[in-house]
Amino acid sequence: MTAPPTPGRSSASTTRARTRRRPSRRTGTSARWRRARRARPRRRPRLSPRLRPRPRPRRRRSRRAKGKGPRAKEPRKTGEFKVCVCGGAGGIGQPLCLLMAMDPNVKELCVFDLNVAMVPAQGVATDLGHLEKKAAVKGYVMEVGQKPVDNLEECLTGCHLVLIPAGMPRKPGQTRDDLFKINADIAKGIVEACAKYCPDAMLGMIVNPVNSVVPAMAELYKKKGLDPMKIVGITTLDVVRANKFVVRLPAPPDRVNVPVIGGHAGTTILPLFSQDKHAKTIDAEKIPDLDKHVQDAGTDVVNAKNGKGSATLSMAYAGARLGKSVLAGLAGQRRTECAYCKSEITDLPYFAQKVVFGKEGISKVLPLGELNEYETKRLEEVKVQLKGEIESGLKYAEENSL
Ligand SMILES: NC(=O)c1ccc[n+]([C@@H]2O[C@H](COP(=O)([O-])OP(=O)(O)OC[C@H]3O[C@@H](n4cnc5c(N)ncnc54)[C@H](O)[C@@H]3O)[C@@H](O)[C@H]2O)c1
Ligand SMILES: O=C(O)C[C@H](O)C(=O)O
Repeated sequence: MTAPPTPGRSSASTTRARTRRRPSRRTGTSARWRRARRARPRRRPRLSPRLRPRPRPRRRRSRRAKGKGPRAKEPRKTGEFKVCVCGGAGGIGQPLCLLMAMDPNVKELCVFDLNVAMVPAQGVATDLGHLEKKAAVKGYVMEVGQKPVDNLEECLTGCHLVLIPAGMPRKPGQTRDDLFKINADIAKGIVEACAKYCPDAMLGMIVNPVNSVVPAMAELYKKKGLDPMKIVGITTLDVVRANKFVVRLPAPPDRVNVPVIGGHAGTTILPLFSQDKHAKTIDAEKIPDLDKHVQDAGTDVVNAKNGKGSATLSMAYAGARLGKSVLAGLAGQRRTECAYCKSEITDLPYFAQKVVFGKEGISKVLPLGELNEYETKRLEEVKVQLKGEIESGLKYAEENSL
């Protein structure tokens, strides 16, 4: 007789013996057999080849993990740009300076304002200078009545981007157009200094009325032999608002990107809801109200602030979005935004359109894309109002020079 299997011993023959010699119910199981059974390695049931688990594929190490490929190089280099915010101690200026000082592409930030600003520009600069960010922040103050061109050499020289919220905000009952004369003169003083000290910088005009101030300043630049495409009107707040207002859809706000074209006042603001994959699912009958909501949003803030100014915080957010896109472009990472500038995509010479920011500023103007029936009709309305507002700007440029 073969000896009962000994726990721990595992030759092929004993294993075979173990499986064969299971005592029958009748004879009962011996304690030794039970012990041996517990100790023996469990056999896996034989599976048909079809059901057998496939060997796990070896996980490929990415080029990055292997230390190869473009992404394995050092982290992307950030820009070393100089930025100035003119009107930097104002309602928009202060939060805009904060957001720009946090941009890793900013090496130097200049805060420029008048001596009558609600806070001295040096105070804003000292405050922001304590952020644990790379930007060095400096303040520049000018007395009311002085000329920026006589005072801003150090502030503007070497600037890559100048953001201009300097100017009067409107009060309830006023239109943006009502601000034209006073704000165009303020803008002209600053643009003249930019033409002299940083003619290659991109200029982002926030000051209202954007629809007229931008054509006026760009044509003055052209008259001076400079590139009018360096001057862009910041209409990003309209895009931000359109995105926010469609957010009731099941999509996070930063996944919505509604292009807004035309201009930045009343009916000239044309959101293209049909061009966003979430917004285009909205019922057609809801679009006119949504469109009007975006058009009137600035006035809603003016009324809600009840004579104490217009949008400042959301504008700073929007201005910084545009400003950061310009800097990203200059650093070689192209960004597409809507902006109001010289244009050839409609019969109007200035238009808020989709532009690509690259190493030289605006590197490309993109086509309008497909417009649905409602948007096509609205575009005609846009053109009527915008044409007149552009003409005011062109007239200003004819009557003035830098
Ligand atoms: N483009 C947009 O979407 C948009 C949105 C909101 C507001 N705005 C416009 O932005 C402008 C500023 O609005 P705000 O709420 O910041 O006004 P604000 O009065 O709070 O600030 C304006 C600042 O500009 C300064 N300033 C005036 N003249 C100057 C000059 N010659 N040089 C330097 N600084 C000068 C003032 O001292 C003040 O600090 C307004 O014209 C407003 O209509 C535009
Ligand atoms: O409405 C204004 O006067 C400010 C700005 O243009 C806005 O749209 O909020």
